[in-house]
Amino acid sequence: MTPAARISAAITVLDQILAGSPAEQALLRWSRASRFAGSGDRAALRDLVFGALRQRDSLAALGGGLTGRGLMIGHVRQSGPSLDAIFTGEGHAPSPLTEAEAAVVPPDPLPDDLPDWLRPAWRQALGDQADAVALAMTQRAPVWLRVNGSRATPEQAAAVLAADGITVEAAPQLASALRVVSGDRLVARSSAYLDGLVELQDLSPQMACARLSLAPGLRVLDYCAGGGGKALALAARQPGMQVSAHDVAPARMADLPARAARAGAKVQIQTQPRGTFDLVVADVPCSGSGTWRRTPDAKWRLTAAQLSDLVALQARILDQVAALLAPGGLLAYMTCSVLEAENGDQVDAFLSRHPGFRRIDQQAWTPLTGGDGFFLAQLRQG
Ligand SMILES: C[S@@+](CC[C@H](N)C(=O)[O-])C[C@H]1O[C@@H](n2cnc3c(N)ncnc32)[C@H](O)[C@@H]1O
Repeated sequence: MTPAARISAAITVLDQILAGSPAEQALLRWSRASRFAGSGDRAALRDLVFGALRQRDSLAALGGGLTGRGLMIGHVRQSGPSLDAIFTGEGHAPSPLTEAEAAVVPPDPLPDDLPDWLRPAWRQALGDQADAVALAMTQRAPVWLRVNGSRATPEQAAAVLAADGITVEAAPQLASALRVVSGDRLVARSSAYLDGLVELQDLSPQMACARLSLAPGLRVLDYCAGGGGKALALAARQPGMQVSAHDVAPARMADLPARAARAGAKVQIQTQPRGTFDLVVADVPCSGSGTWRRTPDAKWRLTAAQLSDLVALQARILDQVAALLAPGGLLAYMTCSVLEAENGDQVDAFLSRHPGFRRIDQQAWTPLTGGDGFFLAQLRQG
């Protein structure tokens, strides 16, 4: 496909997303209907669509309207080449600009690409970093790997990745983390990944897991395990523990046994957690506001009502897990959100309902430190 044909395809897909279709579904529908497109075209289209959603409001302002066409005019105005080279109307290219489109005068400054209703909470949570974090959310997220220390050192993992065409660099923040510099689309097929030397995991949750004190024999429960990212990260750090995983929707843990086998880790699935635990990780469902670089359509779909439902669900989950802790046990509350309602305020409310717990550590990360927005509070019972 020519660059102009890719822009035409992005206009079609973006119009579907703006009409309410989830981004992944709209991209899949386009791929199925466009058998002529190669993997390079599909990847380029994905980049165009996700890039436009990250900067939805500023590109709409640059392009003269919140439509697929407006967003792509904004994108070409921002990044080039020239509008005349793309909007030619020839072949599969989009039609030439109208007089009104050509005469657009964008506002200065451009919009900050935050939903209006959320801006006050964003500013309250992030203070003088609010603008910088909003800007960071308009950029593509790096791909991070976690080196499985029981299989390889970071240097060994980097060498095996290099043989598969993937270049990585060490993270200054954490010895076991590698940032993918090139070849990110090859990771899931690489031998380093298939042999369990590395796992895909963002830097911030890796840093959160690294803050937890572990010891052989510890009974650990990952209560909202999903694909098991936290359970696997902890099992890799301290192989002598008894690690269990639970999720209210057990189907979400379907990949966990295969991931654990790849990593050589032992994780027991518990559909109904029994007994008590020394460490319970509650990586609760949240707005995902820390990960909007990866899921930019979620930024525009979230509503105030959904956020308050999530806050209520998080509080219920915290109350459930409080009962699963052994005396003196540790509750590690995690979200991939930057919003106070889901983070510090949620923990304050928990502590006022459960005076037997005390906060021993609290840490928040934003894209300004390299990974996604993420939050950890460690709450000790007794
Ligand atoms: C943020 S995701 C977890 C991601 C996962 N820990 C990982 O690292 O890949 C939240 C998970 O919580 C689960 N969940 C939602 N409500 C729950 C509840 N009441 N009890 C346990 N798990 C719940 C969801 O099914 C979802 O898989």
